[in-house]
Amino acid sequence: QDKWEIQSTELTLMKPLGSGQFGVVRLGKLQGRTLVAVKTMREGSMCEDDFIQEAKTMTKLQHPNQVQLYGVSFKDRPIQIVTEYMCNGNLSSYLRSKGRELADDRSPLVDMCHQVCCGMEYLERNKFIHRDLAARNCLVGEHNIVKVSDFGLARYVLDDEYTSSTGSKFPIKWASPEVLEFSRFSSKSDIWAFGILMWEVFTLGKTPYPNLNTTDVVRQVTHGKHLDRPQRCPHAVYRIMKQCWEKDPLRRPTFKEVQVQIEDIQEKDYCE
Ligand SMILES: Cn1cc(-c2ccnc(-n3ncc4cc(C(C)(C)C)cc(F)c4c3=O)c2CO)cc(Nc2ccncn2)c1=O
Repeated sequence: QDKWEIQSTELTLMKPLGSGQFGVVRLGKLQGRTLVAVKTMREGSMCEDDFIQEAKTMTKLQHPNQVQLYGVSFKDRPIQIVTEYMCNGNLSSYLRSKGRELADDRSPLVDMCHQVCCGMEYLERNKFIHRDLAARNCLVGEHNIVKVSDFGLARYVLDDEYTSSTGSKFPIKWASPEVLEFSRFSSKSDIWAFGILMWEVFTLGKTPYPNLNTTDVVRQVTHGKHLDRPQRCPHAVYRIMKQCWEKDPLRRPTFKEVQVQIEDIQEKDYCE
């Protein structure tokens, strides 16, 4: 039996961590030792067979800024997805609750963006598309460690409200023009979403395009109107966001290029 296949008998379930797209996620223990997060799939929420095929490849994606997929228990239903545990929950809630402490010296905010960028550069290098990058889909561990989570799972969601670009759960505010118009996902639509994530970080977890409804957001985005610079965001950082929001996907930077630009800002220990 491959390492990535986990027997349900190896899992001890503990407190719930919240409910995600596929059902309840709990804190758990693997072989009575390693703290893990366990997603117990809600019936009919996921295209399970397709996911199980892909899971083996996904366990091979390993990076310090990726939430590690340890394996899947699928011999008995419901299937359970077992991942690394991140003690401080999702980045969006973390920014809203702890953002004040981070905002005094802006370097923690730049550092969080850098960590997500490194995790995404690794995915880009492996030709893997996230499809739903946003602060809510990143997780925070100890010492402001940030990791990208649930990458690629969007392909297995069965809820049309989420998968259809006109559905009520579709992440419109993180979608690039070509995703809105043609559902064309790529690393170039991931870098667009990364620009939105940077805006979330520098607004300490605000929702993008505040008080705009879906139609207005689609109109703005397709007409090339961008989010304004957040007040605590340095101009050098805002210039990176605007590169990610180029209408033409080919004119957007790679995650590698953005990673280098962020590192340049960190080295110069930018001062406005
Ligand atoms: C690994 N992990 C997962 C979670 C956790 C809990 C509930 N829902 C989720 N989510 N959140 C989002 C999510 C999104 C998707 C898309 C396909 C991309 C739409 C698919 C999912 F399956 C999930 C999921 O399961 C997560 C994220 O997978 C929380 C953790 N930690 C804490 C710590 C303290 N308080 C709360 N959570 C943790 O360490």
